[in-house]
Amino acid sequence: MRKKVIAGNWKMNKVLADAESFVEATKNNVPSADKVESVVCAPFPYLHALVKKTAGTDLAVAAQNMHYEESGAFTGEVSPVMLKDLGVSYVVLGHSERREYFAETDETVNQKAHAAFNHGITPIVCVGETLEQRESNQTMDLIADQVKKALTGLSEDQVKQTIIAYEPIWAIGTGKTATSEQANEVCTHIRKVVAEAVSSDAAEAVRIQYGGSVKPANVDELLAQSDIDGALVGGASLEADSFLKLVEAGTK
Ligand SMILES: O=C[C@H](O)COP(=O)(O)O
Repeated sequence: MRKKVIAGNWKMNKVLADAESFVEATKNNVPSADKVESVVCAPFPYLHALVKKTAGTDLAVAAQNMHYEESGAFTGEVSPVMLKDLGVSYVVLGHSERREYFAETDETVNQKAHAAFNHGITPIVCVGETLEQRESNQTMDLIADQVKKALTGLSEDQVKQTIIAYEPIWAIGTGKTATSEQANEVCTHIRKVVAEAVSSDAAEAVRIQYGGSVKPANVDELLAQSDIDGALVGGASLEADSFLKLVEAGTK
């Protein structure tokens, strides 16, 4: 049985005081990390403070992006060495907003996945199709391509540790959740792609989250699906009460 991982992606929201009070309200109230991994994906400026505040608790901290180089002339970027130095444990890679607005590609996602593992950071690799792609029946081929490219060159053991987040772009921030059957169908497909590209053991171990308008009211049904091992949540992760309900759902 794969342990669920529930990650709240704050995106570009909150000022430091809000971020700190969220963490104060949740860090001692999330379930044990033995039962579910509870993660907040915070903006870069807050990572240092939040990692310090959550030390010794079951709440983990993630970055929302990083560069793949360790250091150098990359103005405005943050490296895996910096994240590791701060104690960040996860990093979101290839979120559709990064792909759409910041020219993230399957190739850079793959470079970043390697860089994350090289520095002991767990990657949460996002994949997903647009509404147009879904309506023209490209979803399965597109997702297979994104998954294979993101995982290229990783060892079987690294693939087992990777978290893949399936986020249909048409369901992000729109209030339109994929039905649990639609979400599971793609997550099952992702597992099959991993089995073919890597191994059946890797496919059995890899954790696949669903993301796109997840909220306390629909999380149970989504997490009850055979191939959904967690959720990557935007809007409904911004309030502590809602986040706590979501992580609690991950224990069932
Ligand atoms: O990273 C999270 C996703 O983009 C989902 O966002 P949402 O829950 O606001 O739809």
